[in-house]
Amino acid sequence: MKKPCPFIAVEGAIGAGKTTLATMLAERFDYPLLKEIVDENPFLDKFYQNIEEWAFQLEMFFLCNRYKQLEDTVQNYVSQGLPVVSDYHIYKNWIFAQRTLHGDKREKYRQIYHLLTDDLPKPNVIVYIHTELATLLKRIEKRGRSFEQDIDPGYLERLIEDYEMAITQLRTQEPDTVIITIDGNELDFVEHPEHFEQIVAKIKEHL
Ligand SMILES: Nc1ncnc2c1ncn2[C@@H]1O[C@H](COP(=O)(O)OP(=O)(O)OP(=O)(O)O)[C@@H](O)[C@H]1O
Ligand SMILES: Nc1nc(=O)c2ncn([C@H]3C[C@H](O)[C@@H](CO)O3)c2[nH]1
Repeated sequence: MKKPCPFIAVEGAIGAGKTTLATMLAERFDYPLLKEIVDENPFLDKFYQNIEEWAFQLEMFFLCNRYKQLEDTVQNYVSQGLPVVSDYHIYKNWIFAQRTLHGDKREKYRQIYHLLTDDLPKPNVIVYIHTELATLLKRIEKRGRSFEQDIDPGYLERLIEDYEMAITQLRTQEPDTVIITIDGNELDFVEHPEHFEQIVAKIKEHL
């Protein structure tokens, strides 16, 4: 059977190395790169200062932005049979929203999330970078975004668990999606070219 055209999403918790790896993969495979825009997000700074107060605005902002980006990606690449690599999967909206929203607001968000995303094509390959807390904290510090420097390690720890659960669920709910797990603590694709080659080889098995 003919394999579908690659629509690859790189996923993992905050600072796992998604953008870094997605950029390297796009270059290696010569695929267009779909990259999240962080600098123009007006709510992130406020959100990290007061999560309860700003969560709904922030989650809606991410959802609307990603919806627009995904719509464009489908139109420009996926529906034309062209490959693409992205530094996120739309499902991450729901992973974060379940962590940051509660009660009424979560339910409202859930309905809007499904309404917007259920009928959109999803990535057929997910490269999931699993990374432990200490590594994430180091990377966040190294990257040095001011608004992330006081991030609660407890929040990160819970997100790591949320991602683990979400990936397990996706494996059952979407058995046709290829999920490649990378050990982000052991495999350092930035410092060690041979680690990057291992990841490329794993992905190639599924293309
Ligand atoms: N394997 C690695 N080894 C060392 N440093 C890394 C590695 N991967 C990423 N980094 C560094 O860690 C920081 C975070 O990486 P990156 O921005 O790619 O993470 P991300 O998962 O896209 O983050 P976010 O969740 O905020 O979008 C950057 O400074 C990057 O250069
Ligand atoms: N709450 C929340 N919901 C999301 O969908 C989401 N996506 C990314 N982020 C945070 C992580 C980095 O700090 C920064 C850049 O990725 O933004 C999110 N935060």
